[in-house]
Amino acid sequence: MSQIHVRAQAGDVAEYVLLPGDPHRARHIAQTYLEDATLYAEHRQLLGFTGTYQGVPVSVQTTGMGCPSAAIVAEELARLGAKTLIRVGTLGGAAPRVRPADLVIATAAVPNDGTTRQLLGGAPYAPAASFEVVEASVQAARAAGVAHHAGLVMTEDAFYASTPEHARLWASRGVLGFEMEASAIFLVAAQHGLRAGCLTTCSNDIGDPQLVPEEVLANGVDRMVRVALEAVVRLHRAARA
Ligand SMILES: O=P(O)(O)O[C@H]1O[C@H](CO)[C@@H](O)[C@H]1O
Ligand SMILES: O=c1cc[nH]c(=O)[nH]1
Repeated sequence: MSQIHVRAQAGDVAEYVLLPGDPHRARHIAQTYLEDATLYAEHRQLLGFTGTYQGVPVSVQTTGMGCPSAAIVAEELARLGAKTLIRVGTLGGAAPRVRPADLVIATAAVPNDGTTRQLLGGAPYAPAASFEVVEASVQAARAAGVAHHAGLVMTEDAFYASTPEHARLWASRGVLGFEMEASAIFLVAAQHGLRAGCLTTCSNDIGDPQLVPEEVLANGVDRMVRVALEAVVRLHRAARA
């Protein structure tokens, strides 16, 4: 049955879904990396494509920006039969060691957002990536020789509320960077018994409106996407072994 926002039918969405926030990134991934990619939905700029990567069926589905939109998309993907959700996003660096265009593999997300608060009724909870997805992502990055950081990120609602002072405070608590969707994706996936992960590329320092130069960021995003797709292949093979 078609969903209200992700206007796809049962069977349109693969078990493995990459989740960029940006619809242009979704189209780029589908056109550059997937074979026989077809567009299954484009309602509200939530572009969704399904194709194959090294023979493995993979979808790429836009989440839009922020947890409210990401939670809707994750919920509807679960209803459409998705089993593993992997965000492929950008993040603002908080820890000084996270440099422009670096790959950050999230192990968990501090939920500084209203969506998970509402979903949890205020109960304390630690939205976390699935161990297998983190493991496969780290292994894929190592195999490809892609330098990476693996650790905590923070998910927030108010992009322009964060300052370099917040970045320093949260970095002192182990947070590598801030983004806007991971906590909701981790929680909604857990509520449905799905696996989830989150890979991000550092697009700027928190509080700095200057983005990494376009070409440098595009290369970082492509590195991240290749790692995410190789992680999918590893997860697929492990499921069949
Ligand atoms: O590049 P994406 O995946 O959209 O991710 C980041 O970029 C947006 C903010 O500029 C937020 O969605 C944030 O999470
Ligand atoms: O949420 C985000 C994403 C990228 N850059 C930021 O500063 N914040």
